[in-house]
Amino acid sequence: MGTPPPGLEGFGPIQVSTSGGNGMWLNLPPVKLYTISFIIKSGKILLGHKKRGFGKGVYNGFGGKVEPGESVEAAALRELKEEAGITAKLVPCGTFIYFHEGSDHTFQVEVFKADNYEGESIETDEMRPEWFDVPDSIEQNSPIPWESMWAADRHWYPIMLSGKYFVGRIDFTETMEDGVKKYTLQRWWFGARDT
Ligand SMILES: COc1nc(N)nc2c1ncn2[C@H]1C[C@H](O)[C@@H](COP(=O)(O)OP(=O)(O)OP(=O)(O)O)O1
Repeated sequence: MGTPPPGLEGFGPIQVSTSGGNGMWLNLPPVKLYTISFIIKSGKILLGHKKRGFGKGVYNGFGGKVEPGESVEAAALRELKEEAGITAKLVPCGTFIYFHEGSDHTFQVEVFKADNYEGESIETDEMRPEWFDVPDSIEQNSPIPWESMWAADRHWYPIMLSGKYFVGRIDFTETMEDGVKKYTLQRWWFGARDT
């Protein structure tokens, strides 16, 4: 049993699954809630290519901020409809906190999945949906486009795809290169539990 990093107290006993990077865990500012949702059906996963805003250019699940007064589940359903044009019976499958230097808040991302959906997935102003095969094991030749995704995704997708509930933390450092901010994955920790 690994000891979860700061910020993950209160999630109960979690079996460490993967961890890496080095350096000190960064000090966390207050948390803001976000969602991401995935449709995983018939050996394929639906991802969206983000067309604007935070995370532009990367593939991700469908999600966004939880609005004031909104439940996390309602936010997840709203974002899935807004970004992919579909509805689904979403079930929680993980939580991670993410912080990058320079941010005024820590992202707490509640992750959901569904094995079916209603409606037809469509390209929206924010996302272009695309189906990818789910590999038997997450290796270099995976059909999932890791190089066009958040750097930590390859560490927690396998736990999500295994059906276990996962909890994790991801820290990115910020550096300036030729006047442009660059974010580098510094440290991560993911654990799993059976439910
Ligand atoms: C490393 O951390 C992250 N990894 C992944 N895979 N996804 C992340 C990470 N940190 C945040 N996210 C997700 C959580 C949300 O789904 C989006 C960010 O939401 P966004 O800022 O686009 O929220 P909206 O409410 O849609 O914002 P606008 O309507 O203002 O565009 O990224």
